[in-house]
Amino acid sequence: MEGVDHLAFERNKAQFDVDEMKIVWAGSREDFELSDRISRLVASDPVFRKDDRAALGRKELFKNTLRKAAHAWKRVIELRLSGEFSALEPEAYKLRAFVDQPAFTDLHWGMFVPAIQGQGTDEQQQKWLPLAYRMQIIGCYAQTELGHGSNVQGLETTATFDPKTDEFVIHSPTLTSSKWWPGGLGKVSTHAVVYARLIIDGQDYGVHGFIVQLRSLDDHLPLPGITIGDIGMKFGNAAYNTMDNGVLTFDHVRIPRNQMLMRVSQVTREGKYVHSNVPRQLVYGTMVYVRQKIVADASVALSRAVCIATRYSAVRRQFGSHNGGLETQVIDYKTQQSRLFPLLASAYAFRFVGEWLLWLYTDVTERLKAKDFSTLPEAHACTAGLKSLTTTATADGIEECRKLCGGHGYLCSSGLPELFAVYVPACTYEGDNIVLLLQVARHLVKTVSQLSTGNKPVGTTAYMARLEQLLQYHSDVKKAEDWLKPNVVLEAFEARAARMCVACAQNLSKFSNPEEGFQELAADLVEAAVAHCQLIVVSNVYALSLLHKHLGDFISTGCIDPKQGSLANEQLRNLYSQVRPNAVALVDAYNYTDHYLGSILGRYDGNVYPKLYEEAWKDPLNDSIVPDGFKEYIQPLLKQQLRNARL
Ligand SMILES: CCCCCCC/C=C/C(=O)SCCNC(=O)CCNC(=O)[C@H](O)C(C)(C)COP(=O)(O)OP(=O)(O)OC[C@H]1O[C@@H](n2cnc3c(N)ncnc32)[C@H](O)[C@@H]1OP(=O)(O)O
Ligand SMILES: Cc1cc2nc3c(=O)[nH]c(=O)nc-3n(C[C@H](O)[C@H](O)[C@H](O)COP(=O)(O)OP(=O)(O)OC[C@H]3O[C@@H](n4cnc5c(N)ncnc54)[C@H](O)[C@@H]3O)c2cc1C
Repeated sequence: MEGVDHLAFERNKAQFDVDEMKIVWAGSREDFELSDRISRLVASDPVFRKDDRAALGRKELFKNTLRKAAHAWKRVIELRLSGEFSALEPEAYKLRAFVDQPAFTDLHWGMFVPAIQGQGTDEQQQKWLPLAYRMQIIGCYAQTELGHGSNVQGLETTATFDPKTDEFVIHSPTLTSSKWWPGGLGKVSTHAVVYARLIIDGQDYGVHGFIVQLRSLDDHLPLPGITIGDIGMKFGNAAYNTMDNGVLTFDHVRIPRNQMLMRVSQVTREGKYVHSNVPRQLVYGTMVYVRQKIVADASVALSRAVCIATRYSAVRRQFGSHNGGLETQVIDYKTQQSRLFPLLASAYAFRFVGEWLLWLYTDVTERLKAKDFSTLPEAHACTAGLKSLTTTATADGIEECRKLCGGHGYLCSSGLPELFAVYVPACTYEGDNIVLLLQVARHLVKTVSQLSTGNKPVGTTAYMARLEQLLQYHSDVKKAEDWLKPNVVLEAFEARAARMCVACAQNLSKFSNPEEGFQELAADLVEAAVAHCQLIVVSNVYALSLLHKHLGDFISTGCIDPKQGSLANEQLRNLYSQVRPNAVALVDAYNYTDHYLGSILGRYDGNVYPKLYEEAWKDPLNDSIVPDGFKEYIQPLLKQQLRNARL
């Protein structure tokens, strides 16, 4: 029935104020009001319709993306969301987010602009940013090559300085040096920040960023020496295929010298390489910025899936009916709760961790401005590690939510297949998750090895200063409720992470060649890095389900004994019972519109079955009662069977 709230009985059970929780989730009343206003604005605009996406072919899908991006830009200007710089402001960012369709604009605003802001000199920023802010040029981030992604130092594209003309010559010397993957490159971008090896007078100075114009601003044709196109269909139907990930090769393309991004290092008119007194890793700054953003976005993707699965689990009933009464809501099954509620908790946990990481990132940015580089390794390790942890958990969590919705979860109209297909590359892009965890492991091993030299660990590794105590630690939990004390949980996580790191460091010391040891022990190092990153999450929020999931680590490192493990499990069950009456209200607090959720199973009103039934008839296959191809392929078969039967 239209207009009836089928989940009202669930909402009435809530034991907290949902409106207050909406503000907690949004960050502040102001943020809540902004999100609420912009999400409704997008939902009510027919151009931003998205329920037809699954049935569109690639070309239609892509054109539809261009139309939405152009319309979004028009709305930004009409609604005065835009002044000179305001396409970067929260309103415009939210508008793009609620349109919910990956597009070239993500890379323009998310990487091209930040690369110039972070690595360009003041002069370069003054020249390029106003053009980019007004979208008079559209840019992408061209780093990855066909043969090289994770290993940035292995990139092959060259930028050779020509002192005669005061230019760089950008060239792709091999097939494997073709730029491959950059979003927005394939069909849209007029410019790119291209990462290439700087060569001066035959000497290789390593990878640097260059602003390169790719297409004519008049007719959009590639400039001379440039070959460019889309790399082809990706996983999922609509999903990330709205994005023109591209391939690009250069044949001796010339750019003026002042288009090398020169905040970190410079090339003078005479061809002299000057490196400012700053760490060379600042060239990687855009990746650090985007990894932090990806962590903030993980809670959004996971909460969408959890919202769909929670509402549907309250609507769906299976078994347990007596005397013709109602069957049991599947959300009341303990197994459903033990799979769903930790994901609900994780979505909230990632929301708060995202806030904390933004604080850390802002802090390091301020310090960098004051030439204090001391917290850069910590910022790199935290952004890399949390990017890895949250995207892996979110991708797995979305898939689990699909399974939690049974068969209907597999329908595109559930919203879950597309959400998964769009989200899962986050485990790979902006740094493969394993490669990033190995970076965290290097940071941890270094921290442990420096303890003996009296170096005091800081930031998220500060707990290592209490190494002696953590190596002696054994949990004193005696009853299930003890696991409710945040300090008890935190200490167990600290001891487990410290012991796993120390074990790795000790095993590494047995190798005469440290690099060989690092390769050999990589799997253990990754596990130690995960334990450390989980500790960061736990120190920001409370997370007993993680302890249950990784019980093996806690018992094998001697932090807790099996009895204490089963007490943790008992306490978890108690917590699930406490969450149960609040579950629907906890996902309502995300304040997502039905448009944004894009899911019949997750509808706010819970009116699932009539809408699923209605939706099925909209499928193009149902345009005709007898399918195309009947006469050619089905009828002859049937006739043949008839003939055979007569024989
Ligand atoms: C919101 C926007 C929308 C998002 C859409 C997303 C679209 C996707 C875009 C992309 O994917 S862009 C391409 C992203 N590519 C990557 O992420 C590549 C991953 N690889 C790397 O980042 C690096 O190559 C590496 C794996 C970190 C290794 O780098 P390198 O070989 O140079 O370093 P090492 O020798 O291992 O380490 C040297 C030293 O530098 C430190 N370090 C490494 N990275 C950073 C960093 N980003 N910041 C600060 N410091 C860094 C590293 O820890 C080592 O330190 P020491 O041990 O020497 O102290
Ligand atoms: C949807 C999407 C969008 C993207 N957008 C952009 C973009 O806009 N701009 C851009 O420049 N790039 C972009 N990329 C590229 C992306 O950044 C790279 O794909 C990513 O960094 C991973 O690198 P790779 O592909 O080289 O993986 P590889 O490094 O080849 O990984 C393959 C396997 O090897 C393993 N491996 C690699 N090195 C090690 C190691 N040292 N130790 C142990 N295991 C290892 C990995 O864990 C993985 O299992 C995009 C990619 C995708 C999928």
